[in-house]
Amino acid sequence: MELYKSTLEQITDLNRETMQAAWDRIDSLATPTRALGQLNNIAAQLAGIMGTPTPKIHKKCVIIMGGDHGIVDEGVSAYPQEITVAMMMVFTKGGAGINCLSNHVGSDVIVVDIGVKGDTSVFPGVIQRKIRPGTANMAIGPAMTREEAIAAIEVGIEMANQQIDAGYDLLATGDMGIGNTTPSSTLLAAFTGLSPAEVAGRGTGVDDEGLKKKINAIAKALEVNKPNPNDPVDVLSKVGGLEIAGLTGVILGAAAKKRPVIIDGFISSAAALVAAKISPLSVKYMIGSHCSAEQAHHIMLETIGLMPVLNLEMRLGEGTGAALTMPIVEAATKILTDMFTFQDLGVPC
Ligand SMILES: Cc1cc2ncn([C@H]3O[C@H](COP(=O)(O)O)[C@@H](O)[C@H]3O)c2cc1C
Ligand SMILES: O=C(O)c1cccnc1
Repeated sequence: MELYKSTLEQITDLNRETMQAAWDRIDSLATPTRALGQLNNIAAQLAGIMGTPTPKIHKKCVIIMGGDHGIVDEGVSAYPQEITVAMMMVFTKGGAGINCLSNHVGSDVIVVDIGVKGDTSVFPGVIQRKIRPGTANMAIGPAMTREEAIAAIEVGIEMANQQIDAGYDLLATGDMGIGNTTPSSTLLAAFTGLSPAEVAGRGTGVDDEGLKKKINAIAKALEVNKPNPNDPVDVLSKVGGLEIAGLTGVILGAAAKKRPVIIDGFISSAAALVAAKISPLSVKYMIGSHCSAEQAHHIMLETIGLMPVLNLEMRLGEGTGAALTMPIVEAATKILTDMFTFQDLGVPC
C-alpha cells in the first residue's frame, strides 16, 4: 500500500517549459506548419515527459504480465486456459509474436508471472511475482480481493521502477492470459455504463455462441459484484485481472518516474483505463499504439483519450502493437534534433 500511495503522489503534470521549447522548435522546422502531424504531438509530449527539449531513447522494453482468469469457466474464450502457461514458456524461448516484433524494433522483453495458474518457475527468465494462481470466477463473486489488486499494482510499479533504474527510457505494456478480453470488456462497461453487448468482442475468435456466453458472463459479473465506478480499485478487484492490475502498476510507475509508456491493445488499454481513473494525470505519460480488431477497442481508447498511431487489424496482445509503435516514438525524438529550421535555411517565412 505504501508504494502505491507514494507512487501516486509522485505523478505530476508534464514539464511545461520543455514542452513549449519543443513546440517552438517544431514551429520553426523547415516544413509547412505542423506538417508532421501526430509525430509533432508525440515529440512535444516526450519533451514534457522527460523534462528536456531534446528527449532521447536509449533502451526500450516490453513488460508482459501473465495471469489467468476464473471466468474461463463460463466458456468465454476460443482457447483453453493451459495456453497461458505454455505461452509463458514460448516468450522465454523467443518464439512468440512479441519476441519476433520486439527483435525487429530492438526492444527487450520482460516476462512476469503475476497470476498464472500453473508453474512458470521452470522457465528460466520468467520473473516470479505470483499474487495468486488465477482470479476467481467473477460471474460468481469478486475476481480478487482489494488487497490482492493493490499488491498486483505494486508488482507492476516495482517492475517499471526496476527497468527504468536499469536504463530503459521507453516502456511498453503487454499481456498474456486466456480469457482476459472478458474482464477488459467488463472494466469498460463498469466505468462507462455501456452495455455488455457493446463492450464484448470476439477476443481470440469465439463464434456466435461463444460471444453470447461472453455477454452473459459480463452481465453476471456486473450484477453479482456491483463495482463502484467512483472507486477504480473496487472495479479492478471485482471485475479485473491480475495481469491487468500489474499493467496498471507499470503505467503508474512509468508516470511517477517520468518515462513514456506505450499502451498496447485491448487488455493493456483496460489497464490504462484503470490507471486513468486512479490518476488522470497518468494519461499524459501514455502513448497510444494501435487500434486493435477487438470490437470495443476504439471506444476504450476514446474513453481514455488516446490516439492510436497504427491500425493493422491486429488482435494478439502480448505488447505486439506497442512494440511496432516504438520506432515511431523514436522518430518523434529525431525531428527535434536532426532537422533544419527555417533560420538554418536563411529563407524568410
Ligand atoms: C496461442 C495464443 C497466444 C496469445 N497471445 C496473446 N493472446 C491473447 O489472447 C488472449 C485473450 O483472448 P480471449 O479473451 O479470447 O481468451 C490473451 O491471452 C491475450 O494475451 C493469445 C491467445 C492465444 C490462443
Ligand atoms: O486487442 C487485443 O489486444 C487483443 C484481442 C484479442 C485477443 N488478445 C488481444
